[in-house]
Amino acid sequence: MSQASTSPAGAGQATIIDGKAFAEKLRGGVARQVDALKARHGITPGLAVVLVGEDAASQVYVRSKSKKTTEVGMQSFQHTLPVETGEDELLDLVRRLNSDPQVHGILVQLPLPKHIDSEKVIDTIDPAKDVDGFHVVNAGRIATGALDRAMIPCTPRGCQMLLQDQLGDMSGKRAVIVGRSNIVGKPMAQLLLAENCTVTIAHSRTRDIAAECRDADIVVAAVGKPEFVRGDWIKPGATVIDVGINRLEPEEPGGKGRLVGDVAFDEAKQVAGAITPVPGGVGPMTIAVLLANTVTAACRQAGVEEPAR
Ligand SMILES: NC(=O)C1=CN([C@@H]2O[C@H](COP(=O)(O)OP(=O)(O)OC[C@H]3O[C@@H](n4cnc5c(N)ncnc54)[C@H](OP(=O)(O)O)[C@@H]3O)[C@@H](O)[C@H]2O)C=CC1
Ligand SMILES: Nc1nc(=O)c2c([nH]1)NC[C@@H]1CN(c3ccc(C(=O)N[C@@H](CCC(=O)O)C(=O)O)cc3)C=[N+]21
Repeated sequence: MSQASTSPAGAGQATIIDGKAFAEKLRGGVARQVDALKARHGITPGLAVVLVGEDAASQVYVRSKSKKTTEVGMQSFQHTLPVETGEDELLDLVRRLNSDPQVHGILVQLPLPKHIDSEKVIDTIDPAKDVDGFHVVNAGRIATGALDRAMIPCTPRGCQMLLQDQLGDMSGKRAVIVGRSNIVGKPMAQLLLAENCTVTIAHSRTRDIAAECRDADIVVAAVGKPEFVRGDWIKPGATVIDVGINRLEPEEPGGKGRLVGDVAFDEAKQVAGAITPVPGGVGPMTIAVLLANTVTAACRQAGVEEPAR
């Protein structure tokens, strides 16, 4: 249990959950599964990542994904298209990737430029290759509890793994998720429901988010607002998972282009039982789960037994 965490430094100091170390272990396991697939079945899992435009942050993520993909022995196919690419052209590329036998997983980096309907793009991805788990078929499977046949969204799955490692059985615990996006908040709620938590989803119309959080044994912050969740919203001993990735402008106070989460970390760590840092928390887990999903997708497409998750 909790090998990937440092011990509490004393009263009032939370365990800092080491997502980076956990993700490294996970990628090690994926690398062994890739070796076995190659040796036993002659299959090399392949992941295609599609980026439209030149958003600096997206370029960094895409580069990091492609590096980690090859590190575990998988094939990486990167498609970078100019920002003015038309929707039809992108849909054509997705269809080609759908029918390419070397490609087992497809990720279209979001957000897409405004002139492209991202729902249409996601709907066009073969659900079997949808390693992001964003397609309605996969969302539907998760919502109906058919988790073993779904592709599970990487970030929520990474959060679930960190929580399982930290807490073990979560039955009956109160979980508050701040944020209701299709890519983080909603699937996170489904996974915590599957863990038998009592789940509350808070959002921009919630009346008193602080009060909702104060009742929670588990708080997952996925808001997209730097240090939105304050320390005095956290119940003493609660587990706090910070999904937020916000790069402060160099000219902001405490700025220097620093990366901060959606939780005021220095405040919350005085109260929480355990907390994920940013960077080094949920972010690296997202990429590790993406690689694991690609192996799962490759196994299903080849009709060979998939690794237990
Ligand atoms: N670590 C990782 O791997 C990943 C990190 N992220 C990060 O996670 C964060 C969330 O991402 P994502 O879910 O895509 O974001 P979205 O912008 O899609 O969703 C944000 C959610 O937060 C809610 N919200 C916004 N402002 C408030 C407010 N003032 N009070 C209460 N709720 C509010 C919104 O409510 P409403 O629906 O009412 O508008 C919405 O549901 C971002 O920082 C993103 O960068 C995202 C993906 C992966
Ligand atoms: N189709 C699609 N799928 C995604 O999964 C997806 C996406 N689009 N669009 C953008 C968001 C964001 N996201 C992150 C992944 C890794 C880190 C990560 O590794 N972060 C490091 C720090 C990286 C840094 O220094 O910038 C960390 O938190 O330690 C962060 C964010 C995936 N997303």
